[in-house]
Amino acid sequence: MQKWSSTSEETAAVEAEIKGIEAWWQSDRQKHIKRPYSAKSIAALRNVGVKIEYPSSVQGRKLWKLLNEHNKNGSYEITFGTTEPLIVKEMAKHLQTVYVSGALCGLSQAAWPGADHADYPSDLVPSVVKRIFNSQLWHDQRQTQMRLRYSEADRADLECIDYMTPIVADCDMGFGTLTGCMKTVRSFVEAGVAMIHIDDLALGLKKFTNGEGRTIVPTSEYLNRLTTARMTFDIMGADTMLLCRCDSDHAEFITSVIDPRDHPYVLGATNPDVETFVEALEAGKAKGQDYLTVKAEWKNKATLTTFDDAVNAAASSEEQYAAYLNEVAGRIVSLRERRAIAKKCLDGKDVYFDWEVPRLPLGQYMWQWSTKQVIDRAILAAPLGDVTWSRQDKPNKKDMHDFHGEVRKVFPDRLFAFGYVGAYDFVKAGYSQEEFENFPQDIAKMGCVWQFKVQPIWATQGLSLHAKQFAEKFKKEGIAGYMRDVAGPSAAQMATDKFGEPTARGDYLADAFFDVVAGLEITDAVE
Ligand SMILES: C[C@](O)(C(=O)O)[C@H](CC(=O)O)C(=O)O
Repeated sequence: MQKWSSTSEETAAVEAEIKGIEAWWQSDRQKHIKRPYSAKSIAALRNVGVKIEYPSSVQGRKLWKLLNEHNKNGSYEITFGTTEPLIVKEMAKHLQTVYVSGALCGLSQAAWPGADHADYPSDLVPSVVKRIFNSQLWHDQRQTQMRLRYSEADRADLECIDYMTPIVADCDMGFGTLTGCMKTVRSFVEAGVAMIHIDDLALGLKKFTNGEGRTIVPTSEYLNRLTTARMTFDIMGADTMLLCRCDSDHAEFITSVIDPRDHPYVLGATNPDVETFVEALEAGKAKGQDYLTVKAEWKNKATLTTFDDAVNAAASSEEQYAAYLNEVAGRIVSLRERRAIAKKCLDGKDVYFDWEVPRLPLGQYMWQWSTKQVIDRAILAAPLGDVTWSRQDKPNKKDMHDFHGEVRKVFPDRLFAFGYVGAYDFVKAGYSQEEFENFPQDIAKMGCVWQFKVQPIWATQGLSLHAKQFAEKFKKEGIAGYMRDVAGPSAAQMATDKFGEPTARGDYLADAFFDVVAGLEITDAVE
């Protein structure tokens, strides 16, 4: 059977598809996004003539509206992570979103648990999203059924919860290859997610355990990941939101120096007599020294700096360095070109700088993070996504202010996320108790409209504490203690239907299915 009756019918269908995409990209939800490709290219990647509306689009638009309202009002949404649908149901009574964390999925949902290395199968987090989303649908459905057993007047006194809280989920580094990233993003959309975050961390090198900063990928690779996610949404016609997470804050390594935009921040040895870092590690190991000590000593010996700082040190006057800076300012200048400019400004002197010598056993280059670099990356990424987040290991007033302020100079209405990660100690970081308490409201004014709690993870700390306390008590007091302290208070706060049945179990939904099949009317039968 032929799909099209003629090629002209096919051409007309493709043209209509292109027009549809162009009109969609002008909608309020889409118009801030800048794509490096045309609607025509996307049409050519679509199932032309097969229109699927994904629930993820509905949830994406809902979240977009919610966050923009917060942005207008200077208010915010704050939430936390869980992988458990029954907890999401309770959260819906007070919170407007829910987070599905990769770290938590890796710890509690993977076949083999582990720390947060984003090393679990790529469909793990989407599968948790799917389970939560399905359960949201089910609770919404059973609530509809229960409510429609009452008259309109009686419904006014009944609990009526919006269970369809948009789900924000962790897409880590997009799971590697371009096609791998496309498949993962597609699984999230199919699962019903409202927003995913994608970061600039290096695949396979995510570690928080070794006392070092993280490894990031070149700017170009980060932008490719985000473009891949955007392209996948566009192919699917999905309004799913994209959160551009940037991990450059306090990063210590970068996988490659292929992108000249990164060159000003790569560290090189300026001591020509130093051995390579790998050689130093081997020698240190033979002497029984630990890795971090060897690294600190070697960095000192190598006099590691950025190329610009090496030029500054080699210049014989402030004027020479100023002339160099003047030539490299405000544009992308590769190391090769920087060397030539430096030589010219320093009267023919070569600046010794070697970024190969510091490379790690796994090949990474050493990296000098700075707020400016994080800002530069976030600004480049912003047009591909809907929300921006710079993941910070520690809260820092100046960085918070500079980062959000500078990004907003370029994108005045930018929406930001803020993750409470890394066991933040606000008081140690210089916040007064009052500033700490007002922190969520204060950063909302900078545009941080979606805030979420990750480390320490409530799902491990809070639930563990509760489970431990309950286990101890249950052993001591058994079912009598359970009835008194759990069943009793729980039943007292649980909504019930007019027959005294707890509404959340949804037995009436099952009954309703049977009744409808049996030809009974289920909306007014109990009036
Ligand atoms: C937000 C995060 O991606 C997560 O998986 O929850 C983690 C949290 C953490 O391990 O601190 C991250 O920040 O990478």
